[in-house]
This record gives sequence, structure tokens and C-alpha cells, in this order.
Amino acid sequence: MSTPVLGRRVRVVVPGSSANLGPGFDALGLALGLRDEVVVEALAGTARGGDEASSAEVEVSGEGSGSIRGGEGNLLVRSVRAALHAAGVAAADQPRLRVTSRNGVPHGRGVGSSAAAVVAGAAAGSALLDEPLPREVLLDLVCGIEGHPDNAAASLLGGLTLGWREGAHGPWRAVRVDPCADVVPVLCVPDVELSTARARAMLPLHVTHGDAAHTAGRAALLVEAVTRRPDLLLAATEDRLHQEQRAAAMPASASLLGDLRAAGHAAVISGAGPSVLVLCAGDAAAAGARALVGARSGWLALEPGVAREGVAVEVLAG
Ligand SMILES: Nc1ncnc2c1ncn2[C@@H]1O[C@H](COP(=O)(O)OP(=O)(O)OP(=O)(O)O)[C@@H](O)[C@H]1O
Ligand SMILES: N[C@@H](CCO)C(=O)O
Repeated sequence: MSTPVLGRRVRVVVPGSSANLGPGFDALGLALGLRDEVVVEALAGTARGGDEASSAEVEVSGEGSGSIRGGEGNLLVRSVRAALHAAGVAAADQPRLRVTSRNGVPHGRGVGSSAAAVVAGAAAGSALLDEPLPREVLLDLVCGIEGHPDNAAASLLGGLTLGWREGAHGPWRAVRVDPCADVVPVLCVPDVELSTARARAMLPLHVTHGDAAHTAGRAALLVEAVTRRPDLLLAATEDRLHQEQRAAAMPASASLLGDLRAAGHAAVISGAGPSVLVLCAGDAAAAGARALVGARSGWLALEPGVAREGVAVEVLAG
């Protein structure tokens, strides 16, 4: 059994991501160049018996700093503890933690802030151990906490990820592929938030066979379009499973999406929204998309780039 090294301090840098990319609902993720930086230290003394605040000290700056809860309920802390638990360290034997996080991934905007936090916490927890968790265990753990593999796999592995589960209850798996250099993501972020839980509650329980067949074809085409044939991006990003079904919760995003697609841009709702992601074939197309978005108030158009590497972990001390 591996054990946490008391006094060890680790630094983790993790990218946010855009899930779904249109037809790849709950399966595809693209890591983006927006990042959180997290430092976690295993302090002397166990978490047992102490109050919440003293068993996990949390300091947050940047995105979400006004709203994120501290103590044992913090998502980063829970994810560190989940990694220690996966290594066989019982709750009563887990150390007190000090966590400092500087967040660059916007919250509740559909760019995978919760998955980035889960990956950062779990990767940090693993690095606190004398024997870190194998990569496939970490992948299964973070996808299980999130409940789907799209954002979590992208934050862990970088690039474009294709995630799935073995059987109904088996381990989560993912493969990473390299997006072609000509694909330039433009991320359109509105000044409103939408929680993933609320957006998921809007989805129907059943879809038609025709929509399922359409989705399979477009999702397969999308991998070819992102990796080798950006000229196919507009057709490959057509969705029938979730975007229209959630439009009532994000009318401004649905309107921007429609206008961008009518102008020939491969626009999709980023994750559960409300951000809109445009997959542009080259810099000129990206400039065109940004100009269209810039004409609207309440929107910020970013060009974060693709994060080709996933989470990075460094041991600072101990
Ligand atoms: N760095 C963080 N530290 C602690 N909690 C976080 C952090 N990042 C996100 N969270 C938690 O996750 C919530 C946002 O999760 P939610 O799933 O609603 O949106 P998202 O992950 O940003 O978007 P999406 O899943 O659609 O890409 C925040 O309100 C906060 O509770
Ligand atoms: N695939 C997820 C991504 C957000 O977590 C959804 O669209 O609900």
C-alpha cells in the first residue's frame, strides 16, 4: 500500500476544456489553453477529529474566488482525498491538507472548471503518495467523480480525447489524439453562468433511432475533421441530441450559435453551455468569427489555443 509523504508539497497546472463539440455528447473533449494552478501540501497530523477548516485549509484566487467553499467540502480537497482513498489510505489516516489555487478557468461557463478541479486534486493527491497511482487508475477515478469522461479526460491527457466506459459499470477509458494545427478554437464567453446540473436536467430520456444514427455518423466524421480535414468541420459539428433541447436555458447562446453557423462557422455549445465554441479552419476564419462575436454586447471572444499537454505535476518539496 502506498502512503502519503508528510511535508510533501506539489504543484499542479491543469487545462480547462470544451466537451461534446456538437455530436460527441459525453464522449469528446478538447483541452483548451485556460489553466488553473494548484499547490497542495500534506501537513503533519491526520484530518481525523479536527474541524473541517483545520483539516483542510483552502485559499483561492482568480475565477470563483468569491463563491468556492473551503474545508473538506471543497472539490479540490475532495478529489485529493479520493486519490488517497483509491491508493488504500483510510480516511482516518489521511493527512491535514493546505491547498492554494489560482484559477484561470471560468466557472459555470461550459469550459470544464469542475473537471479541471477534480483532475488537479486527484493528480495532486496521487503525487503526495510515495507510489503515485497508475495513469489508468487516475483516469477512471476522475471520470467516475465527474460522471462522464469528456472534460475530465481532456484535462488529464490534453489534446482531443475520446472517452468511453467498459460495459455498464466497468472502468472509464480514453484515448488522446492530436488536433491538426490548422484548427483554431475561438471561445465565446457570455457574462452569465449556467450550472451543468441544470442543463443536464433539460435533456430528454429517449431519442429517436434516426437522431442516434445521425449522431454516430457526425461524431465519427468529427474526429477526422479535427485531426486531418478541417474543411469538414461545419458538417461534422451538427448536433441533434442536446443543443436545441437546452436552448431555452441559454437563448443568447442559441442565437449566437445560429448566426455563426449560418455564416459558415463550425460553432457548437461548449460543454453544457452557455459558452459557444467555434472550431475555425485557420487564422482568417478565426478573425471572421471573432468579428461576428465582437459586434454583440455581453460576450467576450477568446483564442485560448489547444492545450496539447494535459495536467502537469511537479514536486516542490518533500
Ligand atoms: N477550482 C475549483 N475549486 C473548487 N471548486 C470548483 C473549482 N472549479 C469548479 N468548482 C466547482 O464546480 C462548479 C462549476 O461546475 P459546473 O459543472 O456547473 O460548470 P463547469 O464545470 O464550469 O462547466 P461544464 O461542466 O459545462 O464544462 C463551481 O460552481 C464550483 O462549485
Ligand atoms: N457532456 C456534458 C459536459 C458538461 O459537464 C454535458 O453536456 O452535460
